[in-house]
Amino acid sequence: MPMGIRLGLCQMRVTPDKQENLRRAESCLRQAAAQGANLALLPEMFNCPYENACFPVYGEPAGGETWQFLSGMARELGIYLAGGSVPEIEGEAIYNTCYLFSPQGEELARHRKVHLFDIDVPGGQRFMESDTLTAGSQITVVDTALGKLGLAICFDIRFAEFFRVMGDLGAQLILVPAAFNMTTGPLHWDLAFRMRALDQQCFVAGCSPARDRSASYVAYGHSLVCNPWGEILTDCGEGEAVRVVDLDLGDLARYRAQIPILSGRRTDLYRTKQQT
Ligand SMILES: NC(=O)CCC(=O)C(=O)O
Repeated sequence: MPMGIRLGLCQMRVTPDKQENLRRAESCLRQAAAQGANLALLPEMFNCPYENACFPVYGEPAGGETWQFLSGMARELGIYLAGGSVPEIEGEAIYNTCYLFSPQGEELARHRKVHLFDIDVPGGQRFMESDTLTAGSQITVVDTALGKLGLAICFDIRFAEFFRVMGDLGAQLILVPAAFNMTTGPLHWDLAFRMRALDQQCFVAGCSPARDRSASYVAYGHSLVCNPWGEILTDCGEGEAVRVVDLDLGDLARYRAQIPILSGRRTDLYRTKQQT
């Protein structure tokens, strides 16, 4: 029987100073742990401004300073830690990577953003992650003492089939470090998270940097947790915030019994590739 989850969302401000970002992350993680969190989530690119020019400069290999920091925080606080995402350097490639650590500080999983954020909205947001980043090629669902956790990063949220496969692999809570922007955030952020939770009848949590209007890329904020009914359990608003939320994985069976979305699928007519 998995233990209950108390998830801490750390909506921190990300600055141009990497050391300052690590200090801010540490302060948020300590606050979450002091409120009883046994799992914490940091934002996308929490140690680095969200800019293509910064990814190669702030990037580190796995095992580098930020990896050590995350592992050490998980171990010291005795929590599971989804360490937002960071630019991970491997050989010539840079990935947008989320590490998941156990309460003993071991790396349990490493999700490299699968769908790179390349959008060009006239008069709105333009960003081409593929100018500097390489896409990951794995789907990440990991069994823990808390339950089965899936990992996705920001733009990954838009791909329903990707979440379907994580659902098929048994994900009960999907953790999404993210940084939507001021063009798409107001329209699509809540909608995308609520829909992915409803599609899979599981919990989905997103953690964004706090909004900083002076940044070159202005993150939308509004870190949130959605339940299998598609409801938003908490919304962190725009500013810096640390929120803890209790999640009952028993809700999955309850909601799945009430509305048989998963069991009612007509897989004789349509199927996702990795369906079991
Ligand atoms: N960092 C990202 O992947 C941003 C995704 C986003 O803003 C979107 O609209 O999708």
